[in-house]
Amino acid sequence: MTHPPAASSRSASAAPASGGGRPVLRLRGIAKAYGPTRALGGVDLDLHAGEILALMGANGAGKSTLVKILCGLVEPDAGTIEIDGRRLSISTPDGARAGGIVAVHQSIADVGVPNLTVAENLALDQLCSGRAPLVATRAVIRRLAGERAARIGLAVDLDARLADLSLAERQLVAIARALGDKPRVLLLDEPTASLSAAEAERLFAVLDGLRRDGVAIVYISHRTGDLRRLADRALVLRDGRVAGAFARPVDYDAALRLMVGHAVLQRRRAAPVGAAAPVVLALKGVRLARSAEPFDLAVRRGEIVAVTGPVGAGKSSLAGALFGLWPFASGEAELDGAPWRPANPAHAIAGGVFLAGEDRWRTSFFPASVPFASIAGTIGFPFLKRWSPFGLVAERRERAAATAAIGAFGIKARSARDPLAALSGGNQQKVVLARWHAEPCRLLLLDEPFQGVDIGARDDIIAAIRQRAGTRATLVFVNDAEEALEVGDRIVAIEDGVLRPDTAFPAAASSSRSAAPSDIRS
Ligand SMILES: Nc1ncnc2c1ncn2[C@@H]1O[C@H](COP(=O)(O)OP(=O)(O)OP(=O)(O)O)[C@@H](O)[C@H]1O
Repeated sequence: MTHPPAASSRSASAAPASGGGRPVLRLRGIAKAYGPTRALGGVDLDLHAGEILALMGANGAGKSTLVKILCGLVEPDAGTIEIDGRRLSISTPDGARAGGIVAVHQSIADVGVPNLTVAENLALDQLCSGRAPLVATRAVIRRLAGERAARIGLAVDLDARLADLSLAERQLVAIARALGDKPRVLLLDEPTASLSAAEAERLFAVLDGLRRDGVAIVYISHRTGDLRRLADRALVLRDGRVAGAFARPVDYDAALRLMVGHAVLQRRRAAPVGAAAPVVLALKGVRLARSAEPFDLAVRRGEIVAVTGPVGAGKSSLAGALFGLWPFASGEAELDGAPWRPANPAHAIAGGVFLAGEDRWRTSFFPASVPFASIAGTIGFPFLKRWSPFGLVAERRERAAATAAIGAFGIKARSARDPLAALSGGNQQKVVLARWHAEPCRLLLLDEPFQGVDIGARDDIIAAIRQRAGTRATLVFVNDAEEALEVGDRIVAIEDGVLRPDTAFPAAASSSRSAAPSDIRS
């Protein structure tokens, strides 16, 4: 494959522009293969105190594997790791932490202890390392947890069970827990994937502070806006190898071109849906919580409405109610003019309403307890009855649907039988979305569909959503305003459980990731 011309700031190594001094972290020749898949093919990297390195790469390029090696979750096949010039052999997360390396992982589903409280999770590392007072009373745990929570302004009930928090809240808890260790090297893998702009900005302020304190940070994100705001330089991985290094000021257009292999196109949106199109979904006097104000909403056939607002505003609550996970506190939904009160997700699916949930491990990869669930099995699971009334033909249909999805969504996998656990995070997310592409529906609900998908893949996903949009109504729930602008024909704000119809406006006729709020026509 040929690469685009190199940017002037690109060099063959990852040496920092500022040069000077011994790196805090030095990697040489890090390699890792999973069976026949080469995840990393010999990566070199130098990281200095007080700098933030953007680690970029398309889905499956090897970024998470590198992070997992550095924090002791995966053992490399070859290569050396040095901290402050000393060779480090990392075989466990405790070993990494002792060497001053901590990470916040992209897949946080299994991070933390779900049945413990937020406070207990936050204090866990100190309690286990013997750095806490001998008798850990509730008050001691709350104090230790309170210190960690305060560092990032975490506004979560410390007595809540971790399992009861939303994905975004658990992401914030994971970040607060990692930062509590005052690391030398901090690795962040998609830390803002489910955060709103305000929460992300709070995190960035904390990272600015850590940079001033000399912490070396590796930051992985598919949100280029985050990288522009934070990173001092960038390293692009491609197929497990360093494809280029960019010094400050980073030329992100060139870095993205190098990453996805072609220019990132400006997106063109479809013509607005006219008032003649029939209303598919009508919400009338709906309350998401008893104390909230009621609101109305109408979504027409062919329309893609992006619902955006901060974490906890009620987006997942609205999506779940329409999918039969729980009822509205009050009010009515109508689908194609008839009352819509699904008793459970199976009824919703049978009635032509599909949801891709925010937390893929909890809501989409079921049965999540099947560790080797394949791409085909995951895509076919909701349609088992429809596809195989006598239990015979499902496997063939599943495989055909999964093979089509692998092509349409560019899922990086060897076959439809690959287990989900062998896919990179972004590719797992594409499977979640591909599932709901396999059958026609009346109402499609997508909750944070772009988590962890690279910028090239996001184009493909938006194209796939648009391709079928004309036959159904679509609601996309996103924290990120730029993503709302990219995907929505119309944007509706949600705040404190209330959709604000008076703030509903058509999205701009065309937009790119750099679209500013002033681009929105009201
Ligand atoms: N446990 C595993 N078993 C088999 N293959 C794996 C496993 N984990 C990762 N891989 C493969 O290794 C390659 C690199 O994956 P990795 O998760 O490091 O990519 P990534 O750059 O972090 O992608 P993303 O942006 O989607 O998170 C991919 O081809 C992936 O399918």
